[in-house]
Amino acid sequence: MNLYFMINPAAKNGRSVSIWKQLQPLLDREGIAYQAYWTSRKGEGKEIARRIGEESVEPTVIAAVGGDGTVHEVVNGAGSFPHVAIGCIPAGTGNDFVRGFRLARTSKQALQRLLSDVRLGRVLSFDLGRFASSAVPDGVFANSIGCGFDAHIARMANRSKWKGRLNRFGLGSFIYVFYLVRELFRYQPVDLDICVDGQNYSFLKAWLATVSNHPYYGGGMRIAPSVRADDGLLHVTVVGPMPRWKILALFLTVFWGGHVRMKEVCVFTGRNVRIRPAAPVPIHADGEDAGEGEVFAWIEPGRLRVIGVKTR
Ligand SMILES: Nc1ncnc2c1ncn2[C@@H]1O[C@H](COP(=O)(O)OP(=O)(O)OP(=O)(O)O)[C@@H](O)[C@H]1O
Repeated sequence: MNLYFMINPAAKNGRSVSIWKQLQPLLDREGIAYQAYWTSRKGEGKEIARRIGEESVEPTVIAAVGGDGTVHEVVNGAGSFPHVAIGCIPAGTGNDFVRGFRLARTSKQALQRLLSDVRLGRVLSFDLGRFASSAVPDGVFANSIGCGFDAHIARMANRSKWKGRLNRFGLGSFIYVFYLVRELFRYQPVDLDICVDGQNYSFLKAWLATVSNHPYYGGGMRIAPSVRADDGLLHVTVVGPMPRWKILALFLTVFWGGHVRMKEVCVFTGRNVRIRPAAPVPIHADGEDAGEGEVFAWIEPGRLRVIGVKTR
């Protein structure tokens, strides 16, 4: 197998670089043949991954060294090529791909498992999410897409100049808490029409809707506790009209999946989903900004090939 690493030097506020520097000697000591690419800007990881997928004909592994944004780029570039398997060395702030696909949680273990699977040629098949929005006509997601309050907070935090500053002190997550509390009193929930496999559902003043391929998002929140990345289904979690104070309770219970018992939370399963908001609301795909407005999502069962998965 050809082995490539896609290193995002901006992930985890640059700590990804030191993580990679710890791993590199292990690779060299074992005489492993590999090629490492360093991204120089957002979007380049997708371009490089696509080029690798197009140019290689043999079984190929592309491992993201970063967080979910880096995995999102690699999967969007090369996730659909049948000869490419996607891996990840967790080196980001949010590592939901690693959680959802049962990869090792520490970088050294992840590398060891990746190399062992490369030697054995062991790759597992999972479902691949696809989506289309106004900003991204042909997108792919590994974890989840969604729209509403959560995407709004992510957008504000990512655009804030304070994120980088706080990240320097390892306090980047505080920016999300800050916007969560501030926007809780400002955000206006929006009416959503949701269609799942031809069935229509309408929500007045919904806070958010998330379409999940596996349980995790937002750095370990179990937004869709019962979905599996190989069950051929998407789970749609809708947070309907709810008092503002209760949203805070929801953000606490979501860490163990308890929110699905709230009467305002609805869960649907299906293969094709359309979300049509009455007013433009932000959309995220794997936590990355994906425009706003209407979004379509569907699943391609077994299409995503992943390497380094814990099987026991
Ligand atoms: N060289 C680069 N410079 C700046 N941004 C980059 C670069 N390469 C990739 N990116 C972008 O960096 C962002 C963050 O990457 P990633 O999610 O992997 O790390 P993270 O530490 O989990 O980040 P965050 O907490 O900001 O989501 C992604 O949007 C990705 O597209």
